[in-house]
Amino acid sequence: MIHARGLKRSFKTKEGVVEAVRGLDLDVAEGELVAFLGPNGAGKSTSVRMLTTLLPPTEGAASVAGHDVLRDANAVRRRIGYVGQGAGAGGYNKLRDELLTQGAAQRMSKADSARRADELIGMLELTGLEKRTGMSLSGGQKRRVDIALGLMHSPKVLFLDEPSTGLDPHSRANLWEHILRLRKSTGMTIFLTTHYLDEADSMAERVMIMDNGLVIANDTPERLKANLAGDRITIDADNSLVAAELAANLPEAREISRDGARVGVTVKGGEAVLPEFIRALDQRGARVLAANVRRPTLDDVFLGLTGRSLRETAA
Ligand SMILES: Nc1ncnc2c1ncn2[C@@H]1O[C@H](COP(=O)(O)OP(=O)(O)OP(=O)(O)O)[C@@H](O)[C@H]1O
Repeated sequence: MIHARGLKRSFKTKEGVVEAVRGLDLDVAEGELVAFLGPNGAGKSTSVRMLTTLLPPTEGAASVAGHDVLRDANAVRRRIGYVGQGAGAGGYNKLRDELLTQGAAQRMSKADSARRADELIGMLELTGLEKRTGMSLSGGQKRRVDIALGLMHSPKVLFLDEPSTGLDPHSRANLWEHILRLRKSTGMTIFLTTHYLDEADSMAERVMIMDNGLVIANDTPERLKANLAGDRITIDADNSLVAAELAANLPEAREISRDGARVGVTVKGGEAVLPEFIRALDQRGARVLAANVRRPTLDDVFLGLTGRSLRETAA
């Protein structure tokens, strides 16, 4: 549904040339929900703007819903919905009128527009707010109107650029429920950008981590965490020297640390390795006082890849 090869975009600025996207290869299948995760300035929005025909690439090629973004931009536009950062809703127009205007802009008939507007108002739980102006809505409601605006023409692919930025945690969770429900009922392909780790982790089937204009990892959140970060085992033992020695012998053990009675080690499949580790300690006569396995986060993945924390970078 979305394909890109060697997509690049640079900007000339007073300070010199900024290489915002330095070679993007991308394949998103129909019905997939894929997230671009990365710190500010990684090139996420620039990539999405190229895929949505808003910005011509400096180099490379891309097609969306079967049409080339450069040669066939209008055909792409008809088949996609795009909800940008800080998009549309928020003005003096009434919510339902806003949707009808969008329908007209998409050259839909009045009857089709009205039907679709009412359908989306129901789907996105905006019922009762039809006559409210954009500016009177809450942040979460505005974002849902933005999404409804992007969906008026029943696109095959929906691009969401940081859909939940600026929302409180409750509104974010609520927005996500709506997005997931929409996807379930329509089977739409959804491509989004985010710098919220938990959002990418729990919602996306596939996460592409972007940094400095390049995709540095591309897989399911589970596989990224298992392969690139690993589980962190910590153990308190009455003989931490023996514990550290045994930790080093665990399969694919790395990042072994010792601090007083506490020994830490990163392994794959921590839950299976921990009992093995405890048995080995037992056989050597070392007593385990406490044990813990911490599952990695996508931040651990980013840290492992770049040496920086995405959480700190985002903050
Ligand atoms: N029109 C422009 N002119 C000059 N530089 C630009 C322009 N648009 C983007 N950039 C630069 O390109 C780089 C990538 O920006 P982009 O907005 O794609 O990042 P992002 O990952 O979406 O970040 P954010 O999470 O902050 O939205 C940044 O260094 C940015 O300053």
